[in-house]
Amino acid sequence: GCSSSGGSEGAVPDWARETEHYYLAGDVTADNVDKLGLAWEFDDFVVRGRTHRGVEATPLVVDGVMYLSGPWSVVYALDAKSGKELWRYDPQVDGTFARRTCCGVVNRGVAVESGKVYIATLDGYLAALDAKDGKPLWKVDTITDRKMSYAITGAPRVAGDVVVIGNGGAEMGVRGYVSAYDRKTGKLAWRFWVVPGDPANGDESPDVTLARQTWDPKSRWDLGGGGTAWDSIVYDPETATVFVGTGNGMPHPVWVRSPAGGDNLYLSSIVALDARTGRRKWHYQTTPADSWDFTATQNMILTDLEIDGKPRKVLMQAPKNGFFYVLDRSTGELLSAEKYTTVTWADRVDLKTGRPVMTAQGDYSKETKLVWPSEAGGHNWPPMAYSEETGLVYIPVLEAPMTFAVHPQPKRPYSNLQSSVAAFPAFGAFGAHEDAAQSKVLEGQPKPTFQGVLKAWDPVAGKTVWTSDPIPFWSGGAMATAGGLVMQGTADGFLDVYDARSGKRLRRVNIGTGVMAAPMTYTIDGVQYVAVMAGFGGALNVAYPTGAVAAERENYERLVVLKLDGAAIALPPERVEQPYLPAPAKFRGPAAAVARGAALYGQNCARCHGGPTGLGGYPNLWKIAPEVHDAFDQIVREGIFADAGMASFADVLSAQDVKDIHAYLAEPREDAPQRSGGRLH
Ligand SMILES: O=C(O)c1cc(C(=O)O)c2c(n1)C(=O)C(=O)c1cc(C(=O)O)[nH]c1-2
Ligand SMILES: [Ca+2]
Repeated sequence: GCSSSGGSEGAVPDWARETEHYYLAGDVTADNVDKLGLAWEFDDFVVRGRTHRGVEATPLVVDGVMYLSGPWSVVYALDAKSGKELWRYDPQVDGTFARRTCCGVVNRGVAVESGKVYIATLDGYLAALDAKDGKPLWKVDTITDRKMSYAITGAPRVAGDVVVIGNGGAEMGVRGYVSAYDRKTGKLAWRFWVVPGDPANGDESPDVTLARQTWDPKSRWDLGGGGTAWDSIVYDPETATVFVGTGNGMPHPVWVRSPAGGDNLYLSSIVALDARTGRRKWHYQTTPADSWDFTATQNMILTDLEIDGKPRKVLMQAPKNGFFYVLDRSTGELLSAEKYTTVTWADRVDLKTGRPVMTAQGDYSKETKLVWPSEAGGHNWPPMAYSEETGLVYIPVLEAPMTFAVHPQPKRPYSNLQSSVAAFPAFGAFGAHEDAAQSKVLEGQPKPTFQGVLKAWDPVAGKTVWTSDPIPFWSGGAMATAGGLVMQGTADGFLDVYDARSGKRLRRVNIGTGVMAAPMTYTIDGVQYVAVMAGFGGALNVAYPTGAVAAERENYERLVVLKLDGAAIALPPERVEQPYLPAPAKFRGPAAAVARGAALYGQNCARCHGGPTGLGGYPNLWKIAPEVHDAFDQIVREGIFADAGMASFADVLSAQDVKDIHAYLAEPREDAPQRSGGRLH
């Protein structure tokens, strides 16, 4: 077995090939999968009155105890046989950090090693807990500059004597890095900066100096450059190498970020680091000069493959940009790069140079373009899996293009959504970009879709072997088992079970809650259990689409554990529609104020709260109660709901601004919202 993979794990259990999301439990097979039923469920995730949020972690089971994390970086330890809670650790995350995330207050899991559980918190701390009782043994601040919008959603990774963690925030304006801490003491061992900083401050290492040669000296250093390692960090103990997947640039368009151009290393790259020193061994950049949020933070699988008759120790990744990469992980040599989904920004990857051959279609510097894949990627953070039995990789693929357009004047505080304005044509206009020229933009391009599929991919041949039927809207994390099965949760609330070889869908287990996280499986006392965390949200918390079960049933965090001959699974209650509540007339304003408020709402509020008819995980502001209207200014400028995730916006909104936003919300509407938004407890 190998070390450890994408996002959500960190220990090296003997029941799983960790980076592969391949599990050795094999009692559940095609012959008996129809008997899978409920073993137990745990749904007590809400801490201190905070609202329901997306769930993204893969649980870990060590010595009969299941360790997992939920929203707001809370850690839970449960008896893996009965589901009984043994302890929980609430790091009391600073609620204002919700504003610093692009995609919600999610957490992708813990690492477990030698009696310690490691958790990285949304507000930037790394803690080591005693696995017995959850008591913190040490806790360190990993953030170098708290004025920047850093936040952590990813899982830490144990790498020999250190534990490694990155951070997120490239959409908000940060400079990405990973830090390694001594496992026993929490002392900082090393730090690797993904992109150079302001040249006035000098370079931290020769690796930064090398990267600097690929940046315009007049880059937007004030905005941080991006390159955040927000998800996948894996470790190869054989060579003491840490592999880090790095994120997109900040601002998104390279011609704004680094006007004279250049590859902008180490953006959207796989970087191999010496676990003892943090120095770079090699790097491979998947998307030079990335302008599309094509992060390479997706999960990395370490395994052995036979290629051209030679055994190779490989690293495999399907980053957002739509190409599936196989690298020799000892040298960084590119072995293959083939399209695993529709790709229009590049024709192919030249194996000699390792570089993509770009198309005119990918260049949106002069005019709005439709580009495949979208900013959400051909594959996002939900882990792909590799079956040692079939030799196939199972990729949760997203099939959606996006129109990209440029906003000319980035300034702090800043969101990349202002520079490469997003519109998903097949989902409906999304955000501010509703272009009259949309039809022209779509002309001559593949017909837009907005769906997921599960693809079985032959990494040696570089080819798709089978593709599932379309899955509404999203594609959850995958797992492969020694029982010849592949399982994947869906946005419409099922755990789908496939025959790993043929792709035949054997079973849809109705969970009734949208699943994004990867399932896992383990055996205790001869019984195989299948565990999956359910709960829709993350980047999708802003708008639940038609077809997502979150639009039909109450969406809350659940851990559902199944076994053969288990019981029936109870579905969450159906959503109760709340009536449109016109705001008290005293908050209305003149037409000019309403228009101004609408623009300010679009810039500051819509990213979470969506539009008037929208339905998502955050409160719909057209449905707030009279007492919430009365407290509107205190909420927006004083931050009285900060603990629940609604930080103060006093730094960007004046009293008049808030009054105008309120006037916009108070306008009676013909298109009264049809459904309720997220609810407060
Ligand atoms: O560039 C970044 O720093 C960053 C961070 C994160 C994050 O921390 O969740 C996401 C992304 N980017 C991103 O591009 C993205 O598509 C995304 C989806 C999600 C999610 O949890 O659903 N997070 C993130
Ligand atoms: Ca990003």
